[in-house]
Amino acid sequence: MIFYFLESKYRKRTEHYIQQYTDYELITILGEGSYGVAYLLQHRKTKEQAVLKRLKANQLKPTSKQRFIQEMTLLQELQHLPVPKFIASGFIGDAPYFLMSFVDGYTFEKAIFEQQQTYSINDTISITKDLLYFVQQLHEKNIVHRDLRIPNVLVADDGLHIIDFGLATNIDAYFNLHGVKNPKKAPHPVSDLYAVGHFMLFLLYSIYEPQAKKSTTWQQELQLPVALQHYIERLLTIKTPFQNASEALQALQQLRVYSEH
Ligand SMILES: Nc1ncnc2c1ncn2[C@@H]1O[C@H](COP(=O)(O)OP(=O)(O)OP(=O)(O)O)[C@@H](O)[C@H]1O
Repeated sequence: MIFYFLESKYRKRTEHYIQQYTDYELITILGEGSYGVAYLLQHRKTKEQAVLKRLKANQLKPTSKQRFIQEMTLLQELQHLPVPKFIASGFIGDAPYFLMSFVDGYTFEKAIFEQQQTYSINDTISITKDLLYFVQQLHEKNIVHRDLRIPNVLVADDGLHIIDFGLATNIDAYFNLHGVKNPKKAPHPVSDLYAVGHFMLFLLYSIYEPQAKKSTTWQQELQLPVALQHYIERLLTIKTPFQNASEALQALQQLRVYSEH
């Protein structure tokens, strides 16, 4: 309850801050997660849009602040990649924030669940190649994103953009994958490859028509060409995992699927 009041106080404070101390107008709240709030702003003169991301009031403990600052630092290190452009940072009261460019596009979550967009096998493969190309470059910088979910991958006119580096971290070269059942949070390349596997399944399920007979697994439901199923199983570590993103990308480039849904 106390955090509810604190957060509403921070909302007002943020609105006041934007009005008084920035060159932007507040347009709307774009999204709110468990740890941050993203505001859409518009520059008063240039009319360019930007996003202000602020740490939420219930997350003002040192560990969350540190994570937030790390997210911002990583974003600045990755400016050569298709990520939002870093503009500025500061504090609103005790809450750190940063300002970044607005990606004028839509997330895959929105495309699939709100716009009912469908993705064929070929579409999925082509989009995944772009995503893996990004992942490959990210891993070359020794960073894993660890949250490559459909709400964090956006499509704009100039291609894919990746947001939300809140869980990103440096790759731990000594991390032992042995015995790790769910590699989602591993500080290891396999974490992003695993997420790419799930990303592909979300796209492929967009063309799935539920059958009367109850199926149990995605393999049974989707009935994908064998090579593609095998490929996704490797991403999901059900079969021998790929060593790294380059190997996964190369394998996808060589993948031949003969049946098209
Ligand atoms: N630079 C941006 N351009 C366009 N939209 C953005 C941008 N940054 C954030 N958004 C939108 O705001 C939403 C929330 O942003 P973000 O995922 O960074 O916040 P979060 O608090 O970390 O959320 P979560 O806890 O759900 O991961 C995103 O899903 C996206 O729709």
